[in-house]
Amino acid sequence: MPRVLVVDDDPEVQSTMASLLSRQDIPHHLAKDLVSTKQALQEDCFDLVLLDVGLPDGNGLDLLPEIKALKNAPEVIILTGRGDSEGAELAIEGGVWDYLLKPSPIKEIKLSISRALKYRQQKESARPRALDLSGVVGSSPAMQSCYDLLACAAGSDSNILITGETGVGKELMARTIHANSSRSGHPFVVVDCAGITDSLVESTLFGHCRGAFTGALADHTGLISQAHQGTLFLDELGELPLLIQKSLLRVLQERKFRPVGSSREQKSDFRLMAATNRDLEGMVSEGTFRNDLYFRIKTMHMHLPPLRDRVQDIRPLAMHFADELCTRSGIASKGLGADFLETLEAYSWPGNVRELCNVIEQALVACAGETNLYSMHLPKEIRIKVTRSRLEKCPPDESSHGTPPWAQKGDSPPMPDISDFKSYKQECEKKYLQCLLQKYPGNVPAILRLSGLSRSHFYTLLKKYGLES
Ligand SMILES: Nc1ncnc2c1ncn2[C@@H]1O[C@H](COP(=O)(O)OP(=O)(O)OP(=O)(O)O)[C@@H](O)[C@H]1O
Repeated sequence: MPRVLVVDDDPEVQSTMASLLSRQDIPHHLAKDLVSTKQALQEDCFDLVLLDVGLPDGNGLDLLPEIKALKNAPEVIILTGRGDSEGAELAIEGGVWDYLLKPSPIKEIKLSISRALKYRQQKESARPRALDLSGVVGSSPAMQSCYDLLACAAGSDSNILITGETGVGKELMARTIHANSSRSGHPFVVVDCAGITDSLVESTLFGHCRGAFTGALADHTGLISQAHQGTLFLDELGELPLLIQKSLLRVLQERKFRPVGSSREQKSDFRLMAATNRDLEGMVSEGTFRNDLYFRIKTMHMHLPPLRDRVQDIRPLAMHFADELCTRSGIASKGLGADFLETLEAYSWPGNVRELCNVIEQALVACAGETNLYSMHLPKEIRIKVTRSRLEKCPPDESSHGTPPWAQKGDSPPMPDISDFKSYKQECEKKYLQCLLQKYPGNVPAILRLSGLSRSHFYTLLKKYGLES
């Protein structure tokens, strides 16, 4: 939401401007002289300043250079009863948006304000930004489009709905938008819509006064109030009961609420984000989600694709989690074997990135003191599923099944010198393994399929002969 600072010493002008801005739901602050204006500019960020010229402690125009020197300087509209052409020229040279004379028709003031704010919004969204994507991994084309939208969302204050399957990174994305937005210095407040109970919903969201109900022993600040100037994130929005949707809609429309047991309404200036893995549009057609709430929340929409549709992100994510978990446990980083990464890439990840993170953690536990993670360290269910799907896609080659690799045409290695039986057997074993590795470089599942060796036996042999898969 844009923020406006009204600077005028005339109480009548202040109240007219306050009611004009309130009617448009624009948060504003009133100042009556140069001192209180300077203080407000130091403490808060504004998008527009409505500036009077004749103030009790000096000339409003003297503030212009200071305002324009501010980081992300607000637009300025001069609203003065002391119009003179020299002052107007000075103001325009100082970069003001408009110069209006009092009394100007309300319609004209309103139009000037809305044009200045629109210009401001366009300027904000056009500004190139260096995004801070720390902690977000993935550079697949699908994620690149999400980052483009993230940049737009970070530069605006519009409501945003983030959809996608469970564990795909919706909350992480919402936090990243917040961290890159102008509200980053203020709280990011999560409302878990699935966990909120009917009886406590009002108190959780709006807060309550001491004695409002049995057990209300002290005043309690609700989540909406906590999100003031920051972001309110409605997680699992699709789980919100219809009844609660209605009370929430009013808060979203008016940014006003009344704590339970209080006679006074309070305001909260928050940016709204919401996430769901449900099909809200379908729920609207079924009548289980309010149409008006859906449209209010979906001003911007980001859909995060499931992990199986961005296989290229699996490796960097796996490496990121392995490194992060090793650092957290104070152990040296592990190498990730080619077969390990191939199995990860071949799996369908119904639980998406969260499941991948958990699986890497399990693999680290399973590998104990070893320096590398191999497919054998992955949970059995995943290996079975991957093997099954590979077999379904590519049935074993019947023509070569059971035939030793060196016995196949053109593959014969030179015969080793005859020695004692044990050494001869070992020579053969080693050659056999070398043939397998040559035929299926890095493809351990194919080697196991052809050789009939168990994974542990295969790795024991590799170790014995100093070979690498
Ligand atoms: N691109 C990513 N890079 C790094 N970590 C990620 C990424 N996406 C998700 N994660 C991590 O995966 C886990 C799940 O992410 P998150 O909670 O944001 O998912 P979600 O879609 O909100 O899940 P749910 O639908 O269950 O609420 C978190 O630990 C998050 O940090």
